Amino acid sequence: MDNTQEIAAGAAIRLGGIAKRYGDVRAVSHVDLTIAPGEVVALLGPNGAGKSTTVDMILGLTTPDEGTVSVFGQTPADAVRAGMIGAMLQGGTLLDDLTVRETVGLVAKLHRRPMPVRDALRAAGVEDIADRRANKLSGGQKQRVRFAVALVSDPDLLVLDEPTAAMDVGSRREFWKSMYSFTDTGRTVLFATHYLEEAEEFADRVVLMRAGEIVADGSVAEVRALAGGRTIRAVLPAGVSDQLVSALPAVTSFALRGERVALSSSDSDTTLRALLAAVPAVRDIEIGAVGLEGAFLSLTSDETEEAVR
Ligand SMILES: Nc1ncnc2c1ncn2[C@@H]1O[C@H](COP(=O)(O)OP(=O)(O)OP(=O)(O)O)[C@@H](O)[C@H]1O
Repeated sequence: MDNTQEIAAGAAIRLGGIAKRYGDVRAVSHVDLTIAPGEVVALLGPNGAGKSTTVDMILGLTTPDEGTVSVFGQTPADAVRAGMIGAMLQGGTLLDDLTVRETVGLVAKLHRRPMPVRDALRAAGVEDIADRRANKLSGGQKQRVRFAVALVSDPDLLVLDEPTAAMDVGSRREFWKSMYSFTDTGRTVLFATHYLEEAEEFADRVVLMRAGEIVADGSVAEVRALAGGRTIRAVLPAGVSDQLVSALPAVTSFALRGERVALSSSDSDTTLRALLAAVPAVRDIEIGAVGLEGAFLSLTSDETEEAVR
């Protein structure tokens, strides 16, 4: 076994230079990613960044044009067959005429070593609606049933594409509570999300995609730091132009609305000195740490493409 194969065998997920095109669209471009067993990883990115395409390749639903995908050292198809992967996809269909218990039971029968159906129902928080038919469920309840379906094979890896998309705040909290008990047992989770606070609160590691590529990869704190670490907010006198703000040193992104400016800076001392020199009448200055949202906007905007490479 050479070194690359050894890493692939030890990893939960290993993507080696994967690329996927749809006609003229480069959905994913040469993505390398290794996820260790036990990691909880958030895949973040704006619409069209390539998250779902990446997830589909990990699940073997799409094959990459280039590169390799392995899951616990196996092909996605073999890993799925062995019940190692549980997946929850956007809008996966449920059979209307089956009850929740029947649905989860049916999926359990497809697997060699399923967990007891009752345990999957409990873990996903759908025990109380186990006898209801799928066509009588709300959007958030359906999502939780999909979660039970993903869990019932007792997988080592859960792959979730925007799992809480249809849930209200309360259901989302319940969902993550169930997830905590799953990851407590050392299992691996990869979830795609638009909710930055979910990544911030829940993931050990954040992988940020933009236009088919990974633009940042690290802990929440590291990704924040990559974006420059500080925001400056201030009130400017009337007439200060976008050009003046964008020309300030170390600015990675900014928004100027009326007299209010909010900008991210990779060196807030330098930016602030230049701002005071250029606009002495600036007032109400506040400096803060960039949240994950600031990092997200800064790292996924067109202007900063070069800054993060
Ligand atoms: N089956 C397909 N046929 C053609 N183009 C596709 C197909 N699937 C995805 N794409 C394109 O590939 C790019 C990446 O899409 P993808 O769905 O992977 O992004 P995403 O990050 O999951 O976006 P979202 O957050 O909106 O779900 C987009 O430009 C999309 O339009």
